[in-house]
Formats: sequence, structure tokens, C-alpha cells
Amino acid sequence: SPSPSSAAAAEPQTPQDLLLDFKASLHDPTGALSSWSPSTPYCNWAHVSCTSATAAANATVTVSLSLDGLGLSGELSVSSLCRVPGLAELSLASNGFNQTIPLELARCASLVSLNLSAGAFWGPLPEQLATLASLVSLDLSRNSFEGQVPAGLAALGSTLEVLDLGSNRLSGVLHPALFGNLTGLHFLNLSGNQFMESELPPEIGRMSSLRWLFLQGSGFTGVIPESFLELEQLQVLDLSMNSLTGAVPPGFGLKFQKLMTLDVSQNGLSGVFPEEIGKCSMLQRFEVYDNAFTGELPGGLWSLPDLRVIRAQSNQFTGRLPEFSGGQSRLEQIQLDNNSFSGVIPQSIGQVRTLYRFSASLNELNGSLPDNICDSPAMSIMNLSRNSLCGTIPEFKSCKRLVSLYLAGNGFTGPIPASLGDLPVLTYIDLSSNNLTGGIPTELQNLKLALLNVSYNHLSGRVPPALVSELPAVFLQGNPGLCGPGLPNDCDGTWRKHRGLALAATVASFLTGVTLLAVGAFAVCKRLLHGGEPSSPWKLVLFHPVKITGEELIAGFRDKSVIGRGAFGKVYLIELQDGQSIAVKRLVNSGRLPFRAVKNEMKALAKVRHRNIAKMLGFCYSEGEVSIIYDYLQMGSLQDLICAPKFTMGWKDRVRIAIGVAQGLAHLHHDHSPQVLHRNLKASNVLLGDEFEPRITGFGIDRVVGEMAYQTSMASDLNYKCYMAPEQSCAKNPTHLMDVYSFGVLLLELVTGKPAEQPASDDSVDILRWVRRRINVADSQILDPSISRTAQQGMQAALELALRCTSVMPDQRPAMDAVVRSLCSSVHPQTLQPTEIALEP
Ligand SMILES: Nc1ncnc2c1ncn2[C@@H]1O[C@H](COP(=O)(O)OP(=O)(O)OP(=O)(O)O)[C@@H](O)[C@H]1O
Repeated sequence: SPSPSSAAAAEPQTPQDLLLDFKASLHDPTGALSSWSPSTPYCNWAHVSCTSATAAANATVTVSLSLDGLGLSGELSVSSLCRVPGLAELSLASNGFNQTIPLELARCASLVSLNLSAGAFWGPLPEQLATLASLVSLDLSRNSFEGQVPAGLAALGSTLEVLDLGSNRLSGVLHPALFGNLTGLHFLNLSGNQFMESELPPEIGRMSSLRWLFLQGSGFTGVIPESFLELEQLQVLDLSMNSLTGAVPPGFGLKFQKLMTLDVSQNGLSGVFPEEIGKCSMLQRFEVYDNAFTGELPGGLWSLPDLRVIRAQSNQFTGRLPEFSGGQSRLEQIQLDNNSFSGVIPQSIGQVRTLYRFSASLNELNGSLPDNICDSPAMSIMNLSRNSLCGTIPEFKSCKRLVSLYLAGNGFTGPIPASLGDLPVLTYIDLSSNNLTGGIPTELQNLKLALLNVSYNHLSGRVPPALVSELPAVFLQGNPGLCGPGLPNDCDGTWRKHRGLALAATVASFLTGVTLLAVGAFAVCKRLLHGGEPSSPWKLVLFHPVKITGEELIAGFRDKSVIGRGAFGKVYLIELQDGQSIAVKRLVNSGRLPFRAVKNEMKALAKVRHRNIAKMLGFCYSEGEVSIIYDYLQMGSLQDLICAPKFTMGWKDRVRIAIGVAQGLAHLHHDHSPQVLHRNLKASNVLLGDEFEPRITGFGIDRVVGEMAYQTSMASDLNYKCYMAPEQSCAKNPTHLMDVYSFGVLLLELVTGKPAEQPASDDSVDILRWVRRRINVADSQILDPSISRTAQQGMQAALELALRCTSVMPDQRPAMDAVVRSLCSSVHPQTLQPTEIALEP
């Protein structure tokens, strides 16, 4: 029987032991918890703090753990942690746990604050969290939680003050019962859950203590409930980026005496905005842009003492702009573009000393610019383009911070003020399409301009030399009186000659255009006559002996020879006269790179030689169209196998395929300099040779077609989105870790026996979501049931590896050489020998 000491070791009792047990479950690469040692009292450990309720020796101690941003990962084991007496605060925020919420957390009964934000957690939100009856603050934001917000969380009741579920992948409808009960909330954040399909629950309006309400970007539909009018404590209300419709309820704002920020922009709201908002004396930001509001902006708004920002662009607002209470106004930004405001620009605008952006383009403003328009020392962006303004442009002298000045598309007359040249940071000037006269002031040469568009005015005289050389001619055109080198009139009286030349050039370019059109039409006709074949000359480049000519290759592009098709084009099987078979991928969007560039890339790709990489035999090039020639592998692809009516391959063969693919990918990543990235790994790009030896194909296509064409083709391939790493859509550069992610998806296919994208039947989710939804329930439901139980251990290891490869955080994914090692160590060497496969018809 175990000795007392070993029993104690198995089941730690002191807070110290319990915390050390918890630490043991963490991976702590930077040693942030190295001070956690049995020799020091735990209250002195780093990131642990203790407070005692009374000074008495036996006082209850409350413990706080703040492990934010320590680079921790690992499989959290919280069962011992939850037994630490007095554990009141736990923060694991900004780490990389990549797992579901451990259900044992529900046992941390004394927790007052739980922060798991940005911890790379995923999976459903467990209802069990509702057992944390003392919880005041629950922050689960910025993770990948999925599914509905469990109605059971209502049991947290009125004790809960902060609930942050923002920036997750939560979906479905919000249960009204949830909010009916959480009456103590001060802070509610459901924003950034773009898959939510819910109306705004009126019950939220009954949370009378709410101060911060963030509901933006979460797919909310319907109207703003009237009950929201009662939220008297509100300081911030953000409903932007949803699909809300209808009018804002009358009286909105009447009770918002503490409101500082209101944002309802980017919805489908309409009607007149209620006047009462103009009485919210603490309002600082009023953002209503991109809606369909009509009528005037609430009059009281303009004189609110604290208002800094008005963003009302892209609505249908009408009316005149009011005078400002000059020196008292604290307005910093006024954006009114793309509305129907009319009347003149208020004289007092220059007195608003804090104003740095004033844009009201695309309106019906008229009259002239006030002389003092640039008196605000902060003014930096002014855009009044496309109005009906007239008169002369005043001297701009005081606004030394002006960066952009857009006055295009008005009726301004007179000269361009030379004083613009004295504004030290002025960089963008657009004065096009006005009636300006006189010359372009030489003072403008002092500026470091990125844009000077003065086209379509009545300017004349010599263009200052520095400006001619730096500006595209289009920004000067439409001013027949301007002259200078490179312009139709070079200022030397040779205008006529040039005009003659210009005319000749126009005629010549017209004729060239006609000729090109004719040639183009001829080429198209020729293509049509020849069954869609591109015209020669062919350039056939072979890296291995293949007995084929360009003509024979093109003749082989027949519909009946198509054996596969993907986003990048169709694959044709062509049988050569000597009995050899080749597979030719005819790229549909070849990016039209020049032959030399394509050849160089092809050569580099053809040099990649490995038993798990498909052999590239050569390529054919014609007018930018590229076809790649591969060895034909008669077993087809892994996808063909997995999608067969019954996929009954044993685990041994599956793991051999996985190892082969991993080895091929590791070769691309680690044995080439510069590194070769696949960028399109999926089951259809894993071909099978003799005895199911896998061969990776379709890699490096981005290098052949160019990034633009690659992106376009990838974007069109909705079927295989699930192979793409989540960061792919926003990352600047591709990385090998994106390939690792795709490999992880492929490994999941082998473990589950299911194709990556599931047809509509199986609740039409992709494989990763399918797996993640079940992972909390039981791993045995994930592993392919057709495989004998004896293989379970290996499959389980492969499942875990696949989940690591598909981690949402790229730096949590293993490199491919580590994947190879991991897969190889999970199998018996004998497994690597091929065995028979049973593929039922
Ligand atoms: N070299 C080959 N030998 C035998 N069959 C092939 C070969 N190349 C492709 N195939 C067949 O064609 C199918 C589709 O291949 P293709 O490369 O067009 O698919 P994809 O990867 O979906 O497309 P894309 O690379 O454009 O995204 C494969 O699943 C396979 O059945």
C-alpha cells in the first residue's frame, strides 16, 4: 500500500503543492514561473499575489494569479489549481493554449475574476462556467470560441458585472433569458462575432447598470429596441457594422446623460436622427456614417461642449451647416462627405482651434470659402471637392499643419495662392476641374508633393521645371495655356509643330489600335476555329525525355481527356505514341508572365527531386499561357481515394501516406534555399504511386503565374478554403507554417476518414470544425470507426499532432521536420512497409 508521503505526492494538499502541480501542466519556454519553488512561500512567487482579509494570523487569504502574456502553452490542468483555497482571480490572457476551456474550471468556486482573453482557446463555451457563483468578471474575448452563447450562463445572475465575449466565432441567436438575468452587468461586449444571426435582444435594455455596451460587427439585424432608451448609465454604445434597419427610436438620447461615445455607423438605419441626442452634454463622438439617414443633423449637436468627432458621411442628410460657437467648440473632426448638405460654409469654422479634419466633399455647398478657413492651427485635412463653391481660393497662411487640400470639382476662379508653397507639410493638392487662371506658382516647388492635380482649369504659362519632371502629365492636362518640356507646348513657340506631331501620333495610335483589334479578332477566330486552341508559336521546354511536340500536346487538350479540374485549370491525360502517359495541367489564369520569367521558375521547381514529390517533366508556353507536364500516376490522388464510395484503408497505410507527404513537404521547406513553399496542399494534390507511395504535386504554382493570378485563382476555389491557414487572408507574406496548417487538415482527413469539406449532409461544416465540435465530448467519436481499435493509440497521437498543426496561432505549429519525427515515432518500424489495401468499388 502507498506510504503516506507518496499518497500526499499523488494528491497535493497545500496551496504550494497545488500551484506547483498546476505549473507542471504548463509549458513555460521563457521560465517566467521559475520563482515558483517549494523553498519560497507561494505568496512571494512571481505573478502570484495574496491579500488577507484581516490582520489576524488565521485570516482568510485571497489569491490572485496573473499569468498574462507569459508565452505559456500546454495542456492546462486546473483540477489542482481550483483546490487552492481563496483563489479569487485567475488571468491566463494572451498566451497560446490552443485548446478548449478545461471543464474543471467550473470547480474554481471562489473565483471572482476569470480572464482567458486572447489565449488561443476554441470550441464551444461550456455552460458549466455558470457554476462559478461568485464571478464578477468573465473575460473570454479574442479567442476562437464557436457556437451559441449558452443560455445557462444566465445562472451567473446579478453578481456578474463584466461579460466580455468579443472577437470570437460565436454564432446563432442570443437567448433572451440570458440577459433577463444578468441584471448587474456594467460591461457587455459581444462585438466581432460575425457569425451571429440575431436581433438585438430587448432584454439588454433592462440592464439598468450598463455603462459600456459593445455590439458592433456581430451580424445583428432588425431595429434598435426601444428598451435601449432606458439605459441611463450608458457611457459607450457601439452598434456599428451590423445590419440594423429602421429608424432610431424617438427620444433616443433623452436619458443618456453620461453618454460619451455613440457609434451606429455602417448599418441600414434610416429616417431622421432624433433631436434628443443634441442634449447629451457629455457626448464626445457621434458616428452615424454609412446609413440612409435623412433630414437635418440634430441641431443641438454642434454646440455640445465636449463633442470632438462628427462622422456622418454617406447618408442623405440635408440642411445647412450651422455657425460654431467659435472658441468654445472642441471639435476635432467633421466628416460630412457624400450627403446633400447645402448653403455656405460657416464663417466661424476657422475659429474652431482644435479642428484638424474638415471634409464635406460631394455635397451641394455653395458660396465662397471664408477667408479664415485655415485659421485652425491644427487643420491638417481639408476636403471640399465636388460642391458648387466659387470665388477665389483664400490665402492659406496659418494652417501650418495642412497635409491635404482637396478642392476639385468646384467653380473656383482666380489664381492658385502662392502662399500654399509656405505650408511646410502640404503633400496632396487637388484643385482639378475648377476655373482657375494664371500660372502655377513657382513656390509650389518648395513642397514635397505626392499629388498636385491642377488639370482642367484655365492655367497658363510655364510650369515650374521641378514640377514638370515630378508630375504625371495627366495632372496638368486640360490647361491648353500651360507650357513646358514634355507638354504639347514646350514654351518655345513650337506648339504648332508639336500639335502636328500630336495629331500624327493620334492618327498613328488610332491606326495601331485598329490593326491590333483586327489581329486580336483574327487570333480569337483562329482559336474558335481550332476548338479553343491558343495560337502558336509554342515553346516546349522539357526537363526529362518525353516524346512529344507542342502541337501534339495542344491536340491532346480534348474534353474527353480531362481527368481532373481545379481552380488553376484542368488536368488532361495524354497518351504518347511510345506508350508513355503524361498528365498536363493547363493553367487557366497564367498571369501572362514573360517566357523567360516562367522558364526560370519552372527550372527551379523542376530541380526539386524527392520520392514524395511528383516529377515535373516540362512545360509548354504560348503567349503567356502555361501548361505543366507531369508524370501520370494511375492511382490518382488521395482525394479520389477518400471520396471513393467506401474508404476502408487501414491505419498502417494511412500513416505511411501521412509520413510520405510530411517528408515531401519537409524536403520543400528545409532542403532548398531559398525555401520552396507549396501554398496549395490538399488531398487532390497528393498523388499516389505504386503501393500508395504519396507524391506531392501542384506546388509553387504562385511562382509560375505570379502572385496576383495566384490570389485570384485561390479566391475562386471556395471548395478548399478549409485547407487555408486563418492568417493567410491577412498575412503580408506566405510562410511554411501555412503549409503546416494545410498538412494538419490533410492529417485530420486520414484520422477521421472524412473528406476535408463535407457535403451538405453532415451539417456541412469543414473537417476542422467538425473535429473541434466533438473534441470536448469524446475523441473516440472523431477517429474513423472503420479502423480496428488496436490502432487507436497511433490515431490518437496523429489526431493530437493534426490539432497542433492546425493551431490558430502559427508559432504554435511544429515545423515539418518535427512533424516527420513525431509521426515516425508514433509507429512501429514495420508499419512503414507497404501492405495490401482494400478499396471497395
Ligand atoms: N499527375 C497526375 N496523375 C494522375 N492523376 C492526376 C495527376 N494530376 C492530377 N490528377 C487528377 O486530377 C485531379 C485534380 O487535379 P488538380 O491538380 O486539377 O486538382 P486541384 O488540386 O483541385 O486543382 P488546383 O491545383 O488547380 O487547385 C486529381 O484529384 C487527380 O485525380
